[in-house]
Amino acid sequence: MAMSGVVRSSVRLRPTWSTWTSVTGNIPRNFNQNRAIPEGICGIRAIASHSSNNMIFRQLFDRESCTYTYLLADEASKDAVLIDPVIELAKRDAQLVEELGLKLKYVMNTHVHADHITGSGLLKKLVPGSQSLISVASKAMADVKVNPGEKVTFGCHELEVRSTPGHTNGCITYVCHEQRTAFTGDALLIRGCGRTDFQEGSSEKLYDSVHSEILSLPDDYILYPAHDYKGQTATTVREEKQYNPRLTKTKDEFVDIMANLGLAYPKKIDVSLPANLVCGLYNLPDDLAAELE
Ligand SMILES: N[C@@H](CCC(=O)N[C@@H](CSS)C(=O)NCC(=O)O)C(=O)O
Ligand SMILES: [Fe+2]
Repeated sequence: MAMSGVVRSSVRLRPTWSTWTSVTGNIPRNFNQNRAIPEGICGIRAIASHSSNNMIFRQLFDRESCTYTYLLADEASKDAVLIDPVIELAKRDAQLVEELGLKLKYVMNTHVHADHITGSGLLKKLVPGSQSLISVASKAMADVKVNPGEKVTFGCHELEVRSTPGHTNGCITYVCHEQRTAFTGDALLIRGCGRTDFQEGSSEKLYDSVHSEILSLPDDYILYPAHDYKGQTATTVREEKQYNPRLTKTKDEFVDIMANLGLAYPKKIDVSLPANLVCGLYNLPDDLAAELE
C-alpha cells in the first residue's frame, strides 16, 4: 500500500531499479528499459530520464516572476506534490491537479520567496486536504516543517531534503534520487545562483552549500531551479560544474562576483516577505485576498 508523508528516518527500506543503478553506476547490458517493473516495486523505466512511467512530472511557468512550479505525482496512487507555486497561478495549478485526478498532499516551498507570494495558502483552500510544507530553518509558518535528511514521500516516490543556505538561511533542495533529479530553488540557477544581498544571505554559505549538497550529486542528475530569466528550463550537475560562471570560480572570486551583481531589489519584496512567512496568507493585495474569502 503506497503511503505519503514525511519520513523522519534516513533509512531507505525498498531497493529500486534506479537506486540499484545509482549505486552501481551502470545499467545491465541487456537491460530492457521498457520492461514492466514488477507490481509493488517502485522504480523507473527510462534510466537517467527526468520523468518516468510511474511519475507524472510537469514544469509550470509564471511569466511575471519567471518562477517555475513543479507538479510531481505518483501514477498509481495519484498522490501529488507541488513545489514553489505562485499565488496568482494557484487556480491554474489546482485545475491541473483536478484534471489529472491527483490527490495533492503537499504544497511545498524551497524557501521564503522575496519576489512573489507563494501559492501555498490559496492552494490549501482550493484543494482541501493539502498541507503546506517548508523548512524549519525558514522560520516560516506551515503545516509541516522539515529538516535536512528527512524525506517527503508521495505514493512510492520520495524527495530527500537537503540544506542549501546562502540565498536565504532556510533554503532547501529536494532531491529525487530515483528520478535522478533535484529541485534547487534559488540556491542554484541555470548558469547562475541566487543573490545573497538580503534575507540573511551569505555568499560564503551559498558557495559551500551548493558545492557540498548539489554539485556533489552524480553528474547526470538533472537540476530544476525555481527561476530562469533567459528561457532555459533545466540543467545538469555536469553542465553547472563546467559552465556556471560563478560557481566554477574560487570561493574568494565568487564572493567578489556576488558583492558586485548590482541587482535591483525584487519589485514585490515588501509584500512577499511578510506574506510568505505565513505561507501566503497575510496582508495580501485586495484582489488576492478576495480569492481567499
Ligand atoms: N527582477 C525580479 C527579481 C530578480 C531577482 O532578484 N531574482 C532573484 C531570485 S528571486 S528572490 C535572484 O536571486 N537572482 C539572481 C540573479 O543572478 O539574477 C523582480 O523584480 O521580481
Ligand atoms: Fe528567492
